[in-house]
Amino acid sequence: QDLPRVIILATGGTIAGAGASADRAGYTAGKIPIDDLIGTIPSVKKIANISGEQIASVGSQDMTIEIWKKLAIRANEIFANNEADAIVVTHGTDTQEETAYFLDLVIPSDKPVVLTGSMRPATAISADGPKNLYDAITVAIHPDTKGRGVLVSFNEGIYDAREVMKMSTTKTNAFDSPNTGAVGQAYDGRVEYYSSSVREVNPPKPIVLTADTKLPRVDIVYMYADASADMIDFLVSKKVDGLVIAGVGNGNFNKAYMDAVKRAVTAGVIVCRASRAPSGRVVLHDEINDDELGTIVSDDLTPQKARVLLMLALTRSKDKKQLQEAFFTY
Ligand SMILES: NC(=O)C[C@H](N)C(=O)O
Repeated sequence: QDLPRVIILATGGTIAGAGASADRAGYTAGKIPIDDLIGTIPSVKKIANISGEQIASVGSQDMTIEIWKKLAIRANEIFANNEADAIVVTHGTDTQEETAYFLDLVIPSDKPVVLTGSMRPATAISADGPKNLYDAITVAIHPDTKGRGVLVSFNEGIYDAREVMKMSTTKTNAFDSPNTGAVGQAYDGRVEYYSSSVREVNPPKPIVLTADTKLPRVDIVYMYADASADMIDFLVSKKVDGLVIAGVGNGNFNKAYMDAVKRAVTAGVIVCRASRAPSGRVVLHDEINDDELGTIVSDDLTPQKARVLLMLALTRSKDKKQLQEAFFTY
């Protein structure tokens, strides 16, 4: 009776995937309801009081801002009403890092929120979902997990939401944090931490999210050798609020992009330089003079996470100094 209370918010993904064959061929993500997934790990009843809620049933390539809002609002409600001691989110792996970072930025509670998923569908040989789900629950109820912000628990690794990235398209050790490595390990029902998040996990959050919050439109443009800047001009014509450039190296781009970025900035679009390189930071005023160009930098956030932060920060301010500060804070 005194067991910790965990609510699982399920969104679909391969962990809930089903197919006709024993491998991945032709499976569909998000088919199996959360109560059935909980049924695959009966021994979890000895360590926690578990209940599941189906928030969505999608492959995470179809994750939407609306589902993010639904998840976050329900998580904040659960903690505000003291309905649970911790939350586990089951989620596809393709965009898991974006959802994890989004939740990290909008859930002010210091209670644990742990995401997990799987690489093999539930119907495959050696499906990794049940073990990942069990581990995520052990992470969520561990006393040392409190105050660490949102985490991803996967293949026995524990990763900070801000740092984690999907590194493999098909392998079961799909996640890592290229800049920092894992913060801990879950194994044999045990949880050990090696380190903490590099950023303060609970600074005042960039925004207070409500059902009415409308997130501005921010898109990502990829840079490559001899790229034309048509995509940038097209997106500016679509009246985007922000653009993240997945630049080369230290957030660099060619002359065509440089001219198009100038046009975008003149049109009032906030342009953030990030990098397609998986690790390292994009620093101000290196080969590109951000003051002259009117750009900001992502620091060490990947383009997909820089987009999440820019969307949230833009709801609060359009001031470039403040937006840049957000990238150095969160
Ligand atoms: N392994 C997975 O979960 C991949 C799947 N496409 C998803 O993200 O939902």
